[in-house]
Amino acid sequence: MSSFVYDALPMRVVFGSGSLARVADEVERLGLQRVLVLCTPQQRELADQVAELLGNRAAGVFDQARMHVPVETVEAAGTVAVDLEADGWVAAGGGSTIGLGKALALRTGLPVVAVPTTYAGSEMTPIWGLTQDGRKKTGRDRSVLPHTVIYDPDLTLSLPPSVSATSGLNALAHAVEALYAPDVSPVVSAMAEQGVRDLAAALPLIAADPGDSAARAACLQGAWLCGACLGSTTMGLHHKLCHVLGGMLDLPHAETHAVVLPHVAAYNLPAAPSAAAALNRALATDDAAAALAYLGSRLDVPPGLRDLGVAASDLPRIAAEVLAHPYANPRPVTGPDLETLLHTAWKGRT
Ligand SMILES: NC(=O)C1=CN([C@@H]2O[C@H](COP(=O)(O)OP(=O)(O)OC[C@H]3O[C@@H](n4cnc5c(N)ncnc54)[C@H](O)[C@@H]3O)[C@@H](O)[C@H]2O)C=CC1
Ligand SMILES: O=C(O)/C=C\C(=O)CC(=O)O
Repeated sequence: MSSFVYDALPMRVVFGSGSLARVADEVERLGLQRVLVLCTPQQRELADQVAELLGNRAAGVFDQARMHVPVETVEAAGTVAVDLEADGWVAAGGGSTIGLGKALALRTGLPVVAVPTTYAGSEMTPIWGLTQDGRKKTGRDRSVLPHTVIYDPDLTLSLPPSVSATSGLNALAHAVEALYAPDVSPVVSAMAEQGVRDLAAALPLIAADPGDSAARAACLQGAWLCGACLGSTTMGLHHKLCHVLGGMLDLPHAETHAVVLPHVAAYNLPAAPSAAAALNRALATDDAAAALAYLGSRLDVPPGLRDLGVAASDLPRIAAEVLAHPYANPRPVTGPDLETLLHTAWKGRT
């Protein structure tokens, strides 16, 4: 590649076991006096720990973050923040909680400190999502990019093996699509290849022993790299399919990515030789799509879309919506091709 554009995203990263202890210093560094700590109901204990570490810089905890960022949740959190005179957000959790922080940043311009506890990678992207009246909108805006990200692998030790697996494959999908994106660059390719290598090696170790600290650190580092790839490139067919499946059928985000990824890879990689070569190196294979499918089976991810509750009769309207608003893709997507791909993903591995 002789000419390219790489738009670097400004980001401070604090990485390492025990780094959560630095949250107060990081908030102080940004000049914030009263931050609202965000979490899901399931991660209240973590949020309380963060608030305790923040001491008088914590305005309070809002514990109602939900997947796909419903607009009502953003409004409720915004009201609490105004009442408490909050001047920033600490989002402690997975993509749902960080997504709430980003939606609040978009509305208020107040900065986010992200403390990721899954491998979704949202903390590395300027992509926001918001769901209103059953429709999810997404967009890109630099104002939602967290100012600081604290990656503490200790916080991922509690992530169940099944969620670790699907979340890790969600991260891998960012790297796969970045490698054949129209705006890929050598910097992104290097990050993507290393991210895939880290995650593919460490995810099976976590499946065998969720308490493996070294594997947890490797996965979080891989997720960081893959998230950064997503943040710097245009998404393709895989992300489009997952957005439509998630939005129209309310499917779980990470599981949908995990099921669909090998099928889109098998479709796209023959048309994207340098992406295929990078993935083959990272996965130590000569057939990256098959290696991704095998990784999913080793990690016990659900075999097919039908296992996520999709009916065969749903597939035509999914295909129609994907074709109506296509994303950039290395291989042209025709109706019959898409129907075959969706049907294969629906049936899944047998
Ligand atoms: N804007 C972006 O760039 C991106 C956004 N996303 C968005 O993120 C959302 C999905 O995020 P995910 O991280 O997949 O799921 P999530 O944030 O919904 O977490 C799944 C569940 O696991 C729990 N959990 C999280 N970390 C845990 C831990 N360490 N231990 C125990 N439980 C834990 C959560 O409380 C939640 O109940 C979707 O809405 C998706 O659209 C995902 C990737 C990129
Ligand atoms: O699909 C993904 O993993 C990446 C981006 C999003 O999920 C954007 C969003 O809907 O928040």
